[in-house]
Amino acid sequence: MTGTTTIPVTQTASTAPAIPVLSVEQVTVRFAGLTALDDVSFTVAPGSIHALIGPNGAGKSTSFNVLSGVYRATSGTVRFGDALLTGLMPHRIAELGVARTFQNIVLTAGTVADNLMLGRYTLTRAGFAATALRLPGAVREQRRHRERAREIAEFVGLGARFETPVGLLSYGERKRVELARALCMEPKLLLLDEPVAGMNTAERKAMAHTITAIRRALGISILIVEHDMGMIMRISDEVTVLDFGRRIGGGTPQQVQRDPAVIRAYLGTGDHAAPAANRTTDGDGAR
Ligand SMILES: Nc1ncnc2c1ncn2[C@@H]1O[C@H](COP(=O)(O)OP(=O)(O)OP(=O)(O)O)[C@@H](O)[C@H]1O
Repeated sequence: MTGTTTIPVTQTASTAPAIPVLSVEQVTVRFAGLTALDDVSFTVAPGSIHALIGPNGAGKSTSFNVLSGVYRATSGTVRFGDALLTGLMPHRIAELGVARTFQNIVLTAGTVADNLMLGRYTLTRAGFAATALRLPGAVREQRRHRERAREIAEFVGLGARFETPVGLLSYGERKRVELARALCMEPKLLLLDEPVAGMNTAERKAMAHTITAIRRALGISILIVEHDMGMIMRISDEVTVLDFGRRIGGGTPQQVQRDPAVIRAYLGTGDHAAPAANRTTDGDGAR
């Protein structure tokens, strides 16, 4: 991570688009005989960092898959401001300003720049033919997108790696490329799927710093699924807790850590301490 703390935004705060509320309303998802999500509701306030936590199999990934259009809800709705997301294809949801990172990185080809330019695709106006023929308008547009991609790379600490093939990057750096690719879509809502999974303590700390810096610089909403309880409790404004597909609790990090239902879900009994700030359900905590 570089010392940079703001992404030089191309829009000023006064012209930046308003960030809509995300409302998940009574969403149920069933797979043959199994209810992965059962009547789940929660809202993500504009500009907040909201965590979705729960033990393995609780329904966190299923929630992300519904929000990003990969799965269809059996019933219930997801709204992003006035837009109804349920039933939309993933690319339409992305166009509405919802970008997602993936838990398992699949980046292997191209340079960092190439991968970030993929993130600019939904924002590109010039058609395929104009770009392929290198018409002046298309060339100018590509140059603008590349400059913005470079700014974002610098913000996430990859400025020096912009022209490097992703295959040569460390695991932690590739996780950052994945984050930067999502940021290149200029999202209003960023869905982060286990952004520190597999990272060492230093990398986790740096990533937590980057996530809070993104919110500060862009004012966007961030919904994060992560097993690292230490990080979640430190950076989240609000936490929603799932267990066996149901919403069993929610509130500020302090509230959920004291909630007996949440303690039971994590520890199997209500008589123990709350999910400690350095506890994870998978992997180590970052302190
Ligand atoms: N495509 C699918 N087909 C059938 N069952 C599924 C499918 N996707 C998820 N499930 C089931 O739904 C339940 C919730 O899974 P999900 O992956 O959402 O949990 P999770 O909270 O993300 O767990 P983890 O922390 O282990 O990633 C699990 O029982 C899982 O096996």
